Amino acid sequence: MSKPRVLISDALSETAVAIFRDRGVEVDFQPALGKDKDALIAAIGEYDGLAIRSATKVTDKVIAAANKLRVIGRAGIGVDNVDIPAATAKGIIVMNTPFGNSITTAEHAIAMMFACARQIPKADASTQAGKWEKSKFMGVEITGKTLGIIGCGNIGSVVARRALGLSMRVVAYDPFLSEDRAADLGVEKVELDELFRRADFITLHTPLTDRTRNIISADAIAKMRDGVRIINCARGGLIDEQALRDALDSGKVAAAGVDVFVQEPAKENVLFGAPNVVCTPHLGASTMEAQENVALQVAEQMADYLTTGAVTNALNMPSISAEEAPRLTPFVKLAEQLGSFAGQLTETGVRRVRIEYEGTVAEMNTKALTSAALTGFLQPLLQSVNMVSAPAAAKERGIQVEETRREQHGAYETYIRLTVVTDKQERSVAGTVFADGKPRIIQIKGINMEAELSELMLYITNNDKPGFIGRIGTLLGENGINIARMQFGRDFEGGNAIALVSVDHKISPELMEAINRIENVQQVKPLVF
Ligand SMILES: NC(=O)C1=CN([C@@H]2O[C@H](COP(=O)(O)OP(=O)(O)OC[C@H]3O[C@@H](n4cnc5c(N)ncnc54)[C@H](O)[C@@H]3O)[C@@H](O)[C@H]2O)C=CC1
Ligand SMILES: O=C(O)C(=O)COP(=O)(O)O
Repeated sequence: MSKPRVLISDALSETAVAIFRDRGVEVDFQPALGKDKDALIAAIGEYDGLAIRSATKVTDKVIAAANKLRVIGRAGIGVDNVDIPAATAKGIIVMNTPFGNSITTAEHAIAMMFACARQIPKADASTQAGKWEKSKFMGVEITGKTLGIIGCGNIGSVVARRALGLSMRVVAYDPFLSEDRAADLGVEKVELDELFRRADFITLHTPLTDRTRNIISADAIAKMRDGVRIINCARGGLIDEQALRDALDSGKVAAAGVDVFVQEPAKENVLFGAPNVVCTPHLGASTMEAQENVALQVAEQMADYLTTGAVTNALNMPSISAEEAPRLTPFVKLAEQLGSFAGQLTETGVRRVRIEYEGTVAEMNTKALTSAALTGFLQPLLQSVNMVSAPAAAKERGIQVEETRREQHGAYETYIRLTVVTDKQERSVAGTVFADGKPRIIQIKGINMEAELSELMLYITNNDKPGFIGRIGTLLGENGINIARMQFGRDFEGGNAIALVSVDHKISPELMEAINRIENVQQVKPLVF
């Protein structure tokens, strides 16, 4: 098999290149390519993986051209430059490195706070210009001042600890911050308006979402203390830049430290030239240490996924650790085969798919297994669906997915049962993995039978009457179709029976009709695995 290929289209540390190569992944290091959207679209079709920072915009157009792509790895935290729904729909995993640059970014926010408190950049420029304007640059202390943190996750928490160490008071607004966590950190959890009312300094550490866009608006600024100082090392778009400019001009906001902008690269911006604004070009994560961390981590994660199927820190797929990947693989195959079996037999409107896990499999990563089962189930309907896109594709089609897990009850140490509920009926199929690692079907529609699935099969339901087996054998034989295996099951003598026939050749529609006409046959379907 040829090696997977990864494109690095952003300025990652070269550590990533070495790790990809060490792990058996081919890599093209083109750190400027991400800034040229047409060149990226032209190139992307060749690659299984794309490693990026914030300069590469992975739009729906890039994804549409990415015909081989399986993973996008963000060497950093924010993924607002990736169209995740488009990636998910195409079955591409999006992963990030959620901790590698948090300390570095928190330190930049603290540096910005000092820069704003003491006007360091301006004082530097004036001094080096030979002006010695000592009286012009009067600053403020930060000791005893109140810092308002908006978004108290990984980075916000590091900022909080540093600020407390600097003898500040810290209040935080974050709807997902628990009282316990706030108490552990030593911060006071408050509502947003209270934060605006009390804070001398405000620092932003939320992702950019529909809820956080323009969280610092003209209205918000009006609620703040006169002379407040605002720091944004999270994302452009959290602040209404024009409103901040007006407030800096009027003196309502005494200073602002801005690392991120609505439009990046920010070659022009309404904030440039405002009084007491300190700007940096999205440097939050730019330290030697952080860049080594994120490059190493993203390369390891992407290489693991491309070579072993292990999934870490994916935003659109449950994690599968490198340790569990080998144990999970036969069950992924089983779940996919059960899904495919049910999917090929389902013709009418599907309402619900129920997946039961019993015994040891119930303790495995059932989220991943459910994704595999849905993949198999949807594959007969949709051309390209995989474990990343299947849950979203099922949801889009209004298919409810139920998952239950329980300890071993019956004869099998472990099994998975998949039930499809359609407008007309319920049909279930169950299977297990034996010690040989091969998946087996153990029950269809409540009828016990043990069968391996092979590439070409016939699924036949019939009345349990003498003569059927002889007739089907003869008919297939007369038509030159070799039977590799044949398994039977029935509910009771003379009741409903099922036959699963593995054949070596494809069966023509005419022969299907002939089988259908055999006495006592209820239905026959070709299956492909
Ligand atoms: N300037 C730079 O170079 C860097 C910027 N960042 C940015 O920093 C931001 C935060 O990163 P992390 O702390 O790692 O993320 P995180 O996910 O650990 O924390 C984000 C916090 O924001 C909170 N939050 C979400 N919606 C909110 C809302 N409406 N109001 C208040 N809080 C809300 C969440 O509950 C969470 O606790 C991200 O946007 C990331 O892109 C990250 C690294 C470098
Ligand atoms: O990790 C993040 O969210 C960042 O914003 C860092 O961006 P960068 O990798 O420096 O382009």
